[in-house]
This record gives sequence, structure tokens and C-alpha cells, in this order.
Amino acid sequence: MSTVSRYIEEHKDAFIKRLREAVEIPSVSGEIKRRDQVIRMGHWLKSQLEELNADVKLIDIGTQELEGETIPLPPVVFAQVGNDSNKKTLTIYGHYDVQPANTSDGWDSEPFELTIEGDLMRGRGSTDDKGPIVGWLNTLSAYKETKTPLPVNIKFVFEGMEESGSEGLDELVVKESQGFLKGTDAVCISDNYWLTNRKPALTYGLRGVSYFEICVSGPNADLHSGVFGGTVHEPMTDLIKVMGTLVNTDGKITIPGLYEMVQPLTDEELARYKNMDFDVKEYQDSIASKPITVSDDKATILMNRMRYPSLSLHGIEGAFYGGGAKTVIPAGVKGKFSIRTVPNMDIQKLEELVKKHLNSEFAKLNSRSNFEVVQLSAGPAWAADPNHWNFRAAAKAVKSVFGVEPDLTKEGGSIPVTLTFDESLKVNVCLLPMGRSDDGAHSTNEKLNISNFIEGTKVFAEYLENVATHD
Ligand SMILES: C[C@H](N)C(=O)N[C@@H](Cc1c[nH]cn1)C(=O)O
Ligand SMILES: [Zn+2]
Ligand SMILES: [Zn+2]
Repeated sequence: MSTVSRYIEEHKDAFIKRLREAVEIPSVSGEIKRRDQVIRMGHWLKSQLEELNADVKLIDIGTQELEGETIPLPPVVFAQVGNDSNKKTLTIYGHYDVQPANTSDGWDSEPFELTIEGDLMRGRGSTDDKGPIVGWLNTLSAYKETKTPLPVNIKFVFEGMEESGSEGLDELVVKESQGFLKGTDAVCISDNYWLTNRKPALTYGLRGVSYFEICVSGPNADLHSGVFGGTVHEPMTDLIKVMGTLVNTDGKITIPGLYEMVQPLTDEELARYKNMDFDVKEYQDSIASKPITVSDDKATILMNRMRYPSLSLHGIEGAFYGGGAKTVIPAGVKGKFSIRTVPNMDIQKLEELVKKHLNSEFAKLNSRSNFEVVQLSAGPAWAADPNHWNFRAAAKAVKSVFGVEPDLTKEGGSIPVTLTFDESLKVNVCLLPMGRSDDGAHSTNEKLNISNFIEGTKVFAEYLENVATHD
């Protein structure tokens, strides 16, 4: 074992303490009331990186309109360690914002406290994405404290808006491709998960995500359903009708023209999915106490997640949702849904198809409500060459730490800026996940295994060494 890996092994407690501090900052980018916490998290990262001898800048990327308010966007953290023209330069991306979390959602412990049970560390952001970014800080600590020279120059890009569509980041990355990011030889992102709970993975594809809001309104204020029910067009009724025309219960999207943009399946591709190391039962058991997948077939499940689009309905703003039996007619409601997109899908054309379909479905209702469809954010799918030296360097690191070859996967989720790094820096991007498939990112009781955290940090260190020597 190298000196750096031994240091990582021996400093588990200090490394977990650093993650605990990060999880305790409720940096939820989607909630106005917590924007100050997201900004606080950016400053926490700055001071951590400065202690590790990095050159750090907090980049102000302007403001955002959210729920009728203008609020500051959290800063993008740029940090640089090393500037040796004889060494390769790696850009490492991560995000320090998290999804919302409330105890009342069904958490077994406080979401913004790191709770440890055996090998599990539970807390919002533990796997997505604070565990991995703290893993990088810990890697720097191990090099610094063992006085081992870093084998590569590193440029960190940590953003605070990923869970809300990465607003403002694409423009900054494009601009800085000729500035701070100039000279990057490869990019590494640790912000997704292994395909299984048993075997590490490297990921060479991501689905895109286009997020929409259907706004339906009518009355000036909420109405008494006994007094007004049956006499007015109700926004909630209209919304439910049109939302119900987007997708079938088996997951097939019902927007005309959408599947015409998806590449046809080849025999060779189908065979690849059939041969992947994936256990349907393990997957089903990790989701619910009985199978709830739309199919029991391995290849179908994998393809539905990796190579076909999907549409999910997320929520209705303005609707009554509490306990009890409030008899209200909501005055205005906003239905939220998103579409995960795959390579070849033109996201501008998708927006047109979605709007055309919803407007035509609403017209069929003959309703006098006000109706509008808004696209809140959109980022396309991405795919990379998994035979590039960047992937080989990562695969060798995984093999040396875990003793197995990593799975080669495509991820169902999205990391909007990945394609921008790829296209504007014109370098290979490798996704090197730290967490397992059952980590529950975005869900209640999100966790990261301590073993993944510590072994994953060793992988990061080994990967840096391999990047220096691979061509
Ligand atoms: C895969 C990554 N860890 C992640 O969770 N990404 C989000 C990105 C997002 C959220 N809204 C818009 N983009 C995701 O896939 O939902
Ligand atoms: Zn993430
Ligand atoms: Zn996420």
C-alpha cells in the first residue's frame, strides 16, 4: 500500500468529521430560504481548500429569479493546486448543493446530521455529492500530510446549483475554457453511483434532463368548493387531465413524435445489455418490499434506465397536500414534470413537441382557465469514449484498490455541465462514482458506506498517479 493510501486508511475519523461538517450545512439550492446556506457552503469549501494550500477564488455568477424574487446565485468555487508545465492538468468537478430534505418526508434521523450505523453514514448529500467532494479534499490532505508531491496539477470546479439545473455554469465554463480551465488534459466527475452494490463502475454516458412546469390558474383566490364547486372551471381538474396525457403507467411517453428522435436499438447493443452484470432481484429488493418494476427482464430494465427517455411527474405547486380534509378549490396550480433525454434527441425540438402536445390536450377540455407551459431548464445527454487513457487510468485505480475490473455503465441521471466540459475543453470526461446503487440519492435516508468513502478516496489518489503516467 502506498504512503498516501495508508494515510487515508489511518485517518478515517478525521475524514468522516470533515464530511459531517459538510452535511450539517443545509445547502438546498431549490429553496429560497436556504440560499444563504448554499452560499455558506461555498465559503466553507473555500476555507477547506485554502488550508490544503489551494489557490481559491469564489466566482460570482449573478442572480436568479425564483418564485418572483431575485436572489444571488451561489458562487462557483475555482481552486488550483499545482502549476507545473511538466505535469498533466486534471479538472475535477463536483457540486456542493443538495436536494431538499425534511424529517417529515420519512427520514429515520435528522437529514442534516451525519448519523453513523455500522458501515453506513446517513445524511442529505452524503453520497450526492458531498461525500465525493469531501473525498477529493481528503485526497489533498493525504498528499499534503505525507509530503507526497501531487503527480498532476488539479483545477477544481465546485458549483452550488447542480440540483437546480446548473444555472449560470455553462456560460462560465465556456468563457473560462480560455482562462482558468485552459490547459486541462482531462476531466473527472464523481457524482453518480455504481450500477450494483457489489462492484465499482466507470460511467461513459448520462441522460439529459428537460424540466417543465404547467401553470393553470383561474380564480383570484382559493374558493370554497361547496359554494363554487360545479360553477367554475377548476385549475386542478384541468391540470390533472393534461398531466395524465404525458405518460402511460408502464413508463411509455405519450407525446407524439418523441420516440422518432430516439436511435433504433441494434442487435449488438441489445446483446450488451443482456450480458451486463446486473441482478434484477437485488435491484427490485432495493426499491420496495415487492417487485414494482415495469418489467422483470434485465435488459429491459437496463435499457429503460440507460438508453431510452423517461418522463416523471414530480409534484403540484399550489395544491392542497396536508393531512385532514380541506375543502378548497386551489386558485392556481403548477404541475412539475421532467423528461430524461438520450443521445440524438434535439432538446429544442423536444420543447416544441411538449408544448404543442399539452396545448392541444388543454384545448380539448374547452376550459376557461388560463394555461401556460414553461420549460424551466434543459440540458442534453452526453456520451464519451471509454477507451481513452483517462478511463484506463481510472480503471487501473479501481482494480488496484478493489481488486476487480469496474463495470462500464451509462447513468440514468443527469449532470448538465458534463457536455459543456466535453465540448468547450475538447477533452475526455470520465465519471468515477464513489457511492453504491442503493445509496438513495434524492430520497429519504440517503447514505454513503464508510468503506466506499475510504476506498473511493484511495481510488482518487491512485487515479491521480495513473493520469500522470497514462497516454
Ligand atoms: C446524477 C447527479 N448526481 C444528479 O443527481 N443530478 C441531477 C441533476 C438535475 C436536477 N435537476 C436538474 N438536473 C438529476 O439527475 O436529477
Ligand atoms: Zn449529484
Ligand atoms: Zn442529485
